[in-house]
Amino acid sequence: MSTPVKKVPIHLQSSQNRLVIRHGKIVNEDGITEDDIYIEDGFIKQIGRNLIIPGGTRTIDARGKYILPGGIDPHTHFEFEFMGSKSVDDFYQGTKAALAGGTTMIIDFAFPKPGESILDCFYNYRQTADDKVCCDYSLHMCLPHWSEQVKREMEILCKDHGINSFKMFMAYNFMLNDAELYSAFEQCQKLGAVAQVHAENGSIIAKNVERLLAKGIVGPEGHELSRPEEVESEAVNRACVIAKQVDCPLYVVHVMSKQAAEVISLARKNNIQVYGEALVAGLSKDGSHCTHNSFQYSAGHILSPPLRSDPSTPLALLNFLAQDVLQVVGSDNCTFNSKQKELGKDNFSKIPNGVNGVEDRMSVVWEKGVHAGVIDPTRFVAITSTNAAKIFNLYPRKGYIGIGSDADIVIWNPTATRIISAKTHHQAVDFNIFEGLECHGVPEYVIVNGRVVVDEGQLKAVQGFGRFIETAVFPPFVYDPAKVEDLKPQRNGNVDEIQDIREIEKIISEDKICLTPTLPESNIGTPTCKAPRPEGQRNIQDSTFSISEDLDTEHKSCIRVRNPPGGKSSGFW
Ligand SMILES: NC(=O)NCCC(=O)O
Ligand SMILES: [Zn+2]
Repeated sequence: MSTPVKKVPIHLQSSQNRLVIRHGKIVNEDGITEDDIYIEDGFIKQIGRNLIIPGGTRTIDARGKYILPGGIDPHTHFEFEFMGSKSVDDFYQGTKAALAGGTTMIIDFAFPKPGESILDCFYNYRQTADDKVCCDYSLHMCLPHWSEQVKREMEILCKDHGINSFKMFMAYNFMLNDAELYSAFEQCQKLGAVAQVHAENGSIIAKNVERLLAKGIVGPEGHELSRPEEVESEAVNRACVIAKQVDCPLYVVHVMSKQAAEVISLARKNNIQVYGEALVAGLSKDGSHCTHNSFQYSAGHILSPPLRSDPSTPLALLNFLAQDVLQVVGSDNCTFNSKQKELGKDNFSKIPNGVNGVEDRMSVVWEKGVHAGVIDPTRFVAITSTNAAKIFNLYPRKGYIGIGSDADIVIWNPTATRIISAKTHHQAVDFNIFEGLECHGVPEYVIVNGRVVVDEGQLKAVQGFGRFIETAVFPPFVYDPAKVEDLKPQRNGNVDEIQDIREIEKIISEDKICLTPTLPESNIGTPTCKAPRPEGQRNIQDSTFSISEDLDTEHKSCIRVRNPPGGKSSGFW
């Protein structure tokens, strides 16, 4: 049952939501500046030197540290029912772990259960996730089959529910054939959505599995043997060819091999609009786990496409990221405990596919990329945050430190170190593929929507504090790249009118949400119609504050106000 929000005395109402970060180096994808940042009520209100700061504001001294846009992980599978198991990191524990590592937003994949419509799947994911998430989140919708109903409901999801990306599979027993992919891409293009593919040739994999098992190869080493590089690169090429026919922007999830990245490189040179996502696992690990004599260890590393046995792959993928052949690093966090992995003890094809990464993505990319000298901090920001924000139309609200952006910020200490271990991580899973890796670079403070949730290294995440963020169709970065420069917020100055704009946003979003009929309790729920916001303010810096015990009025969808008052500096609201 919900309890009323405590009223906060008037003299405390604003200072508790104020924060100033001084003396740090602000890193954006387009450069590094030395300025102070003033945050109020969840967003960045001033950037510059000699700012006028109200009394009672908390100060964080970031001398010697980098100030980064919070990480955006565009690829997670929390509490995902897959291959006879359910991934153990749920939306609470998964997003809490994300924050611990400096990721302040995730995009999960809504995956319909057998017989479930994609619309019901969306409602069910919202109902599951909304009260659990500690950070903001959005959803991609998976299309495990194709039909006229799917096509119709894609439109509803885009128009009414803030979905702008759809994932199709070219492998697994729910893969689409080429004609279905063609139709799905065509519909994405018409709606202004981004088509995503899991690119592996599922028919070849099925035949290879049969052949290997018949030869008595049943252990985890059979996994990569059944899915060699060419099986991945062939599918990437086919997806690019299909996307080109209907002029649909394509995002290839988890590019795991040099061959696949080379196909993307060539396609981009030929003006095919394709974006590539690497995984943190693929940047750090090769396939040498396959020869390990412990089943638990080998199976713990199984994901698809597989980690490659070619030991030069991780560095090659990093170089592809440095050269903008690949644009994004995700985690594909899909965690199964050792006991669950045992489902495939006698048959590698039954080992639930998936590894961890949501917590360690930022540290591992920093270690392998920046600390190793392959990329600089600005490219780090681009591939861990900004590019995902641009592709999925969250920029510049997310992925940038500018006036008016959400105060999702990481204060990164590049000289501190930590050693990754399953014993100390915040995830539910009992295994960590990066076990023992020493990382230079630690998130000392993590700020999400203006609230300090990692405070001098101490995690104070709050269940339910995150919001579902609607993603609008036709992301300019993808559909109209020339416009992206116009979206860039000011990096310096002060915006007062944003407060008013937030009020407008709030009113519109409450109106809109309440237009959604609430079904009787016995029905599968729509996202709950929210009651009006009560008076009084939350103390968002108070670690005992918990929205899950609160009125559920704090969730609101983001509605973009296309032409708000206040001029260009706040033009993205
Ligand atoms: N990648 C993986 O092995 N597991 C998660 C599901 C998927 O993305 O294919
Ligand atoms: Zn995945």
